[in-house]
Amino acid sequence: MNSASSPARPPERSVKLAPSLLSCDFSRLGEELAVLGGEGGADWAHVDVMDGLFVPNLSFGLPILSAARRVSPLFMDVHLMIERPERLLRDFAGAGADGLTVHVEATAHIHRAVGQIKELGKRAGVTLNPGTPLEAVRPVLGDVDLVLVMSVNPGFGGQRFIPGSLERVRTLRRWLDEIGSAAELQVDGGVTPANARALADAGASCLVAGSAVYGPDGARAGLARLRAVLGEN
Ligand SMILES: O=C(CO)[C@H](O)[C@H](O)COP(=O)(O)O
Ligand SMILES: [Co+2]
Repeated sequence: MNSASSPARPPERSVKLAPSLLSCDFSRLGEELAVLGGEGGADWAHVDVMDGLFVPNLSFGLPILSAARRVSPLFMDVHLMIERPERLLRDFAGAGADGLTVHVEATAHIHRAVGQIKELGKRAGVTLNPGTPLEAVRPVLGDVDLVLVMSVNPGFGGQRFIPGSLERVRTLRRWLDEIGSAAELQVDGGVTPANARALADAGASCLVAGSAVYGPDGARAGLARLRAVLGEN
């Protein structure tokens, strides 16, 4: 079992990178996905779905996910920032999601939502806002394939990382290790080369990054900068 003071994961274990398509050029979605799927590309594509209710912003939904699925074999990691996600899990699974992550604040029945995702044959993820106590996800830690620590208040790309998130990653790493869970521990929001190494050392196994990947020199360069600090060039 890892303690908070020792490195939470063996250094040789690689960290997945999941660029958030929210920051890509939607007019060139196919090309953007080809870059992510090519050499020096991404492990997963992170798909941010916002409903204008759970979060104060709208992004995109089923047609964009279907289009991405048609042109890319990448793992589609769908982050549902929507109220009562149970209503739409089947539709997102049908549109090509490989993993579906739901917010614990968005449903009164998190066990049921996680069970439904698994029944659909998809990887089930649970996430929580920065202001939600970690205890809210503890009852389902043994049931999920992924736990996502939101390190910004969800709804927008390009926000600053909330520093207290690092300790939340450490705690969740410890809890997952204590129950022998191999679930992915993902972090989303304000991830940059300045904090990626610390997040990996805290026990994160998958980093989502939007604005840090889609800089002026393109996604491949952004991914290379993150891999460099992770020692995985
Ligand atoms: O879920 C999200 C926002 O709610 C996005 O995945 C996240 O903001 C990524 O963008 P950035 O790396 O620029 O913060
Ligand atoms: Co996201």
